[in-house]
Amino acid sequence: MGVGNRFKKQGPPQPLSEEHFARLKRKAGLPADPVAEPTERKKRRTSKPQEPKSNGKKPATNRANGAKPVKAEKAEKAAPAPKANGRSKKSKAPVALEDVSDEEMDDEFDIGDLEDAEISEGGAGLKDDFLESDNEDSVFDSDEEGGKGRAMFSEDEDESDAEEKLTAANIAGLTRKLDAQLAEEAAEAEAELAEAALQTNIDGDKPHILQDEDEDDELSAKASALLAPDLQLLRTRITENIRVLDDFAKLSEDGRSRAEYTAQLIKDICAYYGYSEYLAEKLFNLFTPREAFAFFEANESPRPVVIRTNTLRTHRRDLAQSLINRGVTLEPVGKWSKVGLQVFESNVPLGATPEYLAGHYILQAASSFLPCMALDPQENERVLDMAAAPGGKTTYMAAMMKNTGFIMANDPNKKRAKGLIGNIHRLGARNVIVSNYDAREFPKPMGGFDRVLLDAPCSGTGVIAKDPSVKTNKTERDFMQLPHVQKQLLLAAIDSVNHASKTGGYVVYSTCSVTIEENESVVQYALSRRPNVRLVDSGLAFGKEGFTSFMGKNFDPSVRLTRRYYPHTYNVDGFFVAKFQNNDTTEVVDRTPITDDDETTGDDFGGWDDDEDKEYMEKGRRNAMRRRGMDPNSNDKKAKIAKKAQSVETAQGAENAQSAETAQSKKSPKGKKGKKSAESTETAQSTETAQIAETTQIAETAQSKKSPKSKSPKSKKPSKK
Ligand SMILES: C[S@@+](CC[C@H](N)C(=O)[O-])C[C@H]1O[C@@H](n2cnc3c(N)ncnc32)[C@H](O)[C@@H]1O
Repeated sequence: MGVGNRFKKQGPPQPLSEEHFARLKRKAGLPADPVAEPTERKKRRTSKPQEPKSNGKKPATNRANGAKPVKAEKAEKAAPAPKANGRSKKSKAPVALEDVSDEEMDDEFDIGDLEDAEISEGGAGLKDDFLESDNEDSVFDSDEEGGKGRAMFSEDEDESDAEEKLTAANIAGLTRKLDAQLAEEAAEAEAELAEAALQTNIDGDKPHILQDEDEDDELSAKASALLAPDLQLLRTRITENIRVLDDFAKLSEDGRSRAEYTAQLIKDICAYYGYSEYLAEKLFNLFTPREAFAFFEANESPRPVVIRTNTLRTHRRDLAQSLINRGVTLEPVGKWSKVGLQVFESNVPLGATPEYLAGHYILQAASSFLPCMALDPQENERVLDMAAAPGGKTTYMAAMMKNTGFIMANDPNKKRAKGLIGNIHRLGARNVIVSNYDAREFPKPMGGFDRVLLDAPCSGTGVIAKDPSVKTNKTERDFMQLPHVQKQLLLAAIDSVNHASKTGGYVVYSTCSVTIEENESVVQYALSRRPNVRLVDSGLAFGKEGFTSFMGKNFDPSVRLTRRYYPHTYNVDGFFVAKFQNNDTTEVVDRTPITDDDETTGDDFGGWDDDEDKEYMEKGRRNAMRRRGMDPNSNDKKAKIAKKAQSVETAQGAENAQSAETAQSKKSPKGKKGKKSAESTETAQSTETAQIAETTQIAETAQSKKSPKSKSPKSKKPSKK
């Protein structure tokens, strides 16, 4: 079936086999043809579920699983050549996207300019290096708990007879799907055979890819005459070129360099897939030539349609049952998510079902789940979603937090913010406040969050299948401007998190782009500018490691903790996720020695000015409070009340003290102090003092007698006794 994506799940990537459907049919009490089960599959089913393979390795194909349907396997043996089937795949959308409501399409699929850069997420089947389970797992979550025969919807649900009911209800749709799959595979096998036949003409020889100067090149001639290139010829040259680059020493022609072959390949990719040369080269450089080809191919076919169950309103099992009843063919997205459902076929518009209108689900690509899962917001926390519209992630986090705590969902684009508000209402998220700032202003409007999500505006190079305009409309300028904004936003995100949070202190940065400039470089910048944060494991079950070096540029080794997702490896949108923790628990202490003013002879800074210093300290205190999300004025009010109370006390104290003093001074005009005078003061207070001290004038006079120099108002201070 080549690099086909249609039936890959967004999780364990096994395609559905005939045997699988036969089993479902038997369960549903329908007649089923016996199907020879591949031996490897039998083995796998009895073996323990494997751990996810380490990321970074080239993921195994579905064939490696042994789960490939028999017919396709035969075809593959006959045609080992190029797997991809090019543009023919465009027609393979499992669900007609016209079914999706305009609003939802807007929400999830729009990629605009800098301000509008919509990073909608989509996703599909994950390859074998993620969660290995056999086909049964694609229907039943026989997962973590290890219970055999558990219902396919395992999330905190009762698991009674859900399996039977759902498989029976879904059987017709699944059978149709199988028929379509088989027909498709037959066609693909034929195409591959034809392609292989083409190749055998040159097999064994050194393929002639690069034209000599005096040679006529049909493709170049057509290109210069602005005629449509012969796509079949172009494709053959691409696959041959990749073959040469794979085994350059053996297959390259004499006197030709690798760079020449690569340049020709990029040129052909541009012509075949319609990319600007600038972008094609940028994307090509991320991979080996063969993998780059798979990436460009995958961008030609849509990712599977996925809906996310809104657990604030329903359970996944109940939602699935309702939609199946309406003629929707679906399956749980995979073991890695308890809320996703992959839709294969639908007789109804998914953006207009009663369940949709009641907020039981949202159309949300699988990759869009990942940043929320990485951030992992907890109940009762304070969370900031810095670039939130249209709210796919905000509402997911609200559900994860069970509508407790609070989420500040921010987006500066007012039009998009309306969509955000609409989704918040429809999905019943009650712990969300919407704001409208340029997020670079944070933490000024508010700070001190337990967790911050920055799903940054980006170029959208991961979602080309959704928005092919990216192929030509992104320029060098975009790849300078966008990273600049992304860096500013990430620093703002880090500064908005409360490092002392008892439960959190995390920031997740994500984009739906695969370029280094927008991902690893941004992360590296943040690490160098904010030494108080470090990268931590995202906790995501799958994904390739981030680059620690790229084209001569080295990044911090911890950047490998970031995760990359590609359409050709996991059948999800291209995506990037990085998780930071602000682990700065130590106060910043300025250890510069402070010397006495008098001793600093050359006091270039003019010594201390207590009043001025006070002003700065007050400013600092207010800023610190703001950063923690507290109202600096609240303390002012308290302070004022306390000050007032204190001054009242002080005044009273002063009055008493002065009266006492006055009395004393009358008794002992020389102002001698001592035990005796203290006693006499007490006595005096009760009698004469009360009358004498009634006028400040008298008190002052008395005091001036005692200390003639202190005639200033300060002399009203209580005298130290
Ligand atoms: C990838 S989209 C966000 C998608 C959203 N997180 C979701 O899951 O539905 C990026 C968002 O960034 C917003 N944006 C652009 N510039 C921004 C800025 N300076 N501050 C905050 N948000 C910005 C855009 O309006 C856009 O809605």
